[in-house]
Amino acid sequence: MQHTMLFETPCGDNLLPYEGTVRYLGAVCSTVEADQFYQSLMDAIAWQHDQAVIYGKHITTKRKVAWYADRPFPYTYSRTTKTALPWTPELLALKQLVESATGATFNSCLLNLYHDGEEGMAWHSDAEKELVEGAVIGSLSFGAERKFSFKHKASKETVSVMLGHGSLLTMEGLTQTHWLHRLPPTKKVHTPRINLTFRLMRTD
Ligand SMILES: O=C(O)CCC(=O)C(=O)O
Ligand SMILES: [Fe+2]
Repeated sequence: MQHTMLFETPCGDNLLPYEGTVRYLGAVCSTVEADQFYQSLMDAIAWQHDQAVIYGKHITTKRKVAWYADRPFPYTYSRTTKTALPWTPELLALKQLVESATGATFNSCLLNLYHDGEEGMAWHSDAEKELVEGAVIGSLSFGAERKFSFKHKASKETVSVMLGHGSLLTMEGLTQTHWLHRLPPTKKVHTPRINLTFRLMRTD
């Protein structure tokens, strides 16, 4: 049976000038709902300091992370391996929200908690071998508004966007191949931000 696809196609314009697609869809829930999601994620997620190996050194980041998925997938990045926890009802609700807003499907979610503007994330691509190449990544933000930046690997051209409370951004297609992204640290923000990136892991 055919049905009309309402809200199922990303409507934000592509922010990238070439070799990738990034869409900022803005708020996908009301401020009141966003406040509730922020508080319950803060309270109920199994937040842990991230362990990483950078230039051969073991470090513990101030930023906290958590990793949830359909199955206990192992996931390696920054040369450390984590095992996914099972979805909480709230994460499943957010996954469905992002799926209906994007028309994509996801089987995992990486969460980041930045306590204030001094915490950020350095330039990188989400191009781990466990991820389905080119699949949509849906990035939900709650709490403090923060700047998010892209830099083309060859031309070094940069593009930035502000990510608001309850907002959704997508990265698709060639974005991870040709562009880096980062969350720059800032002295202007003194409150926390929670980010959820919904992803599609390879299951083969
Ligand atoms: O905090 C963000 O908005 C981005 C996080 C990110 O790039 C990642 O988890 O790979
Ligand atoms: Fe990323």
